[in-house]
Parts: sequence; structure tokens; C-alpha cells
Amino acid sequence: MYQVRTYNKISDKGLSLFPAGRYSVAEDVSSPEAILLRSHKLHGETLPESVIAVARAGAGTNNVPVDEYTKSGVVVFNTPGANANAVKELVLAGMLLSSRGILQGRDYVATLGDMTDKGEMSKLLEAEKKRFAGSELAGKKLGIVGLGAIGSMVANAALALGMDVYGFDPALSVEAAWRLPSDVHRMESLQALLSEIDYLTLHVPAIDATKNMINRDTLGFMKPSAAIMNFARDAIVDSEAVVEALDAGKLRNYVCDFPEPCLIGHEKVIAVPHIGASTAEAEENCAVMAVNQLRDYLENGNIKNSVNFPETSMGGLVSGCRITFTNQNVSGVLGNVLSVFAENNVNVIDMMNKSRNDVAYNILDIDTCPSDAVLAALKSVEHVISLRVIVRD
Ligand SMILES: NC(=O)c1ccc[n+]([C@@H]2O[C@H](COP(=O)([O-])OP(=O)(O)OC[C@H]3O[C@@H](n4cnc5c(N)ncnc54)[C@H](O)[C@@H]3O)[C@@H](O)[C@H]2O)c1
Ligand SMILES: O=C(O)CC[C@@H](O)C(=O)O
Repeated sequence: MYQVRTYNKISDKGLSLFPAGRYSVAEDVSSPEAILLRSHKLHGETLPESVIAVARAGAGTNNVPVDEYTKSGVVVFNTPGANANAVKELVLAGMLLSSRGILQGRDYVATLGDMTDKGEMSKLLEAEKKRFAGSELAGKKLGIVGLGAIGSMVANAALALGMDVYGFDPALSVEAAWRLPSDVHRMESLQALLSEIDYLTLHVPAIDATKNMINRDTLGFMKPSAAIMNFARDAIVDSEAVVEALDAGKLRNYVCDFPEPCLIGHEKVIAVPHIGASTAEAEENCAVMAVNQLRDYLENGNIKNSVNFPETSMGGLVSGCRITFTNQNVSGVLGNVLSVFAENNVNVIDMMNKSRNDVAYNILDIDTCPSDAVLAALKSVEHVISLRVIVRD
């Protein structure tokens, strides 16, 4: 029986994919092999020694100490693209809220509760509506920083709305480049993009390279009439600098999914409580993808959509026994492991060896499961970090 510890509200559509007889899935399982979570922060928490995998039902993994887990052979998964449409739609809503007097108009209308005469009300509204006039998105310039799953969807939608789209992504993958409409103007620097655009939307991960990417200096490149959408992470924007720019009339609006104390109540800030991915569809997509990936890893040793381990798949285990092991990515380890098999007359039927940065991951199918003594010898090969035996039941 596999044990999976959950944090946060995970969609039932995903959880129901764990077969009841083979998985115990709950917040309080005692010796979990896996953790399934959304935004719960694992930094500073002691990971049970039994854990071999962590699945983030979502894109960002900055709530998981990935580097630390990699060293102990724990595979971290995410669900790329599974909630991208939900975020895209909220970015569009953010730009519309920023460009039109929707919230201000709604607040004003709510003050008219004492009026009883429909005609009087109509006259008053027609007289007052000029205070809530806005501008259109069509024809405006949108800058997108980060052109991955979300950024490319925002680009397509913005082009369909008649916006002129500028993109900056120095780490763009080939796959993401193929998804990108050719109408997007490719910018060579953040500064060049910021000085060009009317709206900025951020879709980069929270990593060292993106920390406070929007700060006093970079805000200085932007037009005073520009507005920023931050549906990525709080760490990417220096909020205090944003408030200074808003107060000084050097920035029009800040729309964000990550409220902080300095932003609360500011008339030029529209802040919502991290609801970018909070749609039934996105929650289901993420949970289904995360559970399928976890199951394939636990039951077959296959790795798909990991942020720290290489993509490695040998399909389902049909018969016999499968050994998987993780090692430091140095020369000679696989050879030494195979020598142990050879010395003990264990026949390897099929195998795969992949590496990523400092780790290598291996799947080996063999005739029959090795004895405990052979397994102990395999585990003691220098630079082997962890080893697992999977048997078809
Ligand atoms: N508000 C929410 O609920 C919500 C939901 C999903 C994702 N997110 C956040 O949005 C981020 C992006 O999500 P995604 O699904 O598009 O991820 P993604 O991995 O598909 O795309 C990220 C893109 O950022 C680019 N990038 C990395 N460093 C960069 C840099 N220094 N400058 C410019 N571009 C850079 C990458 O090359 C990649 O193309 C996630 O990491 C997460 O933090 C928030
Ligand atoms: O789970 C959520 O609600 C947020 C997910 C989002 O921050 C992500 O990085 O995918």
C-alpha cells in the first residue's frame, strides 16, 4: 500500500485516480512515499525519510526546497501548463479592470442605495459617468516577460484583442518558441521592453534571476501611464518600490495576485488573494496531471515533468523486477552497478540512464529480483544516492 500525504485542497477528480485498495491518501498518513500539494511551503519542515517524491499540483515550485531534495534523491514534479488558461483569463480581467472604471463605477453605484426615483437615478448616473471613463486595450502595447505556458497564451489572447505584443524571455525553450505567435516582437532586454509598453505582465518563475526584477531602477524605464499585472509571484516585484512609483505618478496601476501589507487600501492597486489558478478546470487539470505523474513514478519508476530529475520512461513494468536508482552524476557509477549484477549472475533485460545537472537516474529491468545481499551491494556502490525495487503485483 502506497501512502500519499496531501496539503491544501486537491481536486477530487485527481484524488479519485488513486486506486483505493493500493493507496492511502490523507493529510495525516504516517510514513508517506509521496507528498501532493499546492502552495503549502515545505521550506523549514522536516521531510519524512520515507518520502521519495513530491508533486506540486501547479506550475511554481518555489514552495519546495528543490535543491535540498535533489541531494537526497527526492523527485519533485509540477504540472506545466495545466493552469495556464486560468491565469491567462485573470490577466485579461486585470488589464480590463485597470483600463476601465469598472471597480470605481461599481463602488460609486453602491453608494446610491438611498435613491428611490429611477428617473432621478438615471439622470445622476449619466451626469457622473464621465468620472469612470477609461481607455481601450486595442492598439495598446503589451509587454510579456516570460513566454512559457502562460505568457504564450496571454500573447495569443492579447493579439486577438488588437494589442501590439512585445516579449522578453532569454531562457525560452524551443518548444515554447514554437507555441509563440510570430506577431510577438522579440525584445533583447528587459529595459528595451519596459520603455516601449503600456501594460506589463509577468510570467516568470520565482528564482534568483527574477527576484525583484521589477524594482526602483527598472520601474524608472516605464511610462508613467503604464500598468503592471503580476500574476507570477510576490518575489518578482519590489512592492515598496511600486507603491513609491504609484504615489509619485510614475506608474498608473498595479494589479496583483499577491497582496502585501504595503499594497492594501492603495487606490491604484487591485489585489486579489492568489486566485490565478483557482478555477474548477485548472484545479482538476493540475490534480489529474500530478496524480498520474506520481502514480507512474511510484508504480513504474518513470519520471515525467520533474523540475529536478531527467525525463525517464521505460513504460509499464510487464513482468519480472525493475530496479531504479539515483546517483551523483559522476563517471563510472553505472559501470560499477552493472558489475555487481554481472558478478551475481543477474541478467539485465533493458535499461535506461539519464542525467540532469548533478543527478543521474537509471531504470533497469531484470529477470528476477536480486537477493537482499545483492541489493545491499548495489546500494553501497559509491555515489549511489537511493535505490528502489519495483515488482509487478
Ligand atoms: N497566480 C497563480 O496562481 C499562478 C498560476 C500558475 C503559475 N504562476 C506563476 O507563473 C509562473 C510561470 O508559469 P508558466 O506556467 O508560464 O511557467 P513556464 O515554465 O511555462 O514559463 C516560464 C517562462 O519564464 C521564462 N523565464 C525564466 N527566467 C526568465 C527571466 N529571467 N526573464 C524572462 N523570462 C524568464 C522561461 O524561459 C519560461 O519560458 C510560475 O513559475 C508561477 O510562479 C502563478
Ligand atoms: O494552487 C494554486 O492555487 C496556485 C498555483 C500557482 O501558484 C502555480 O504556481 O501554479
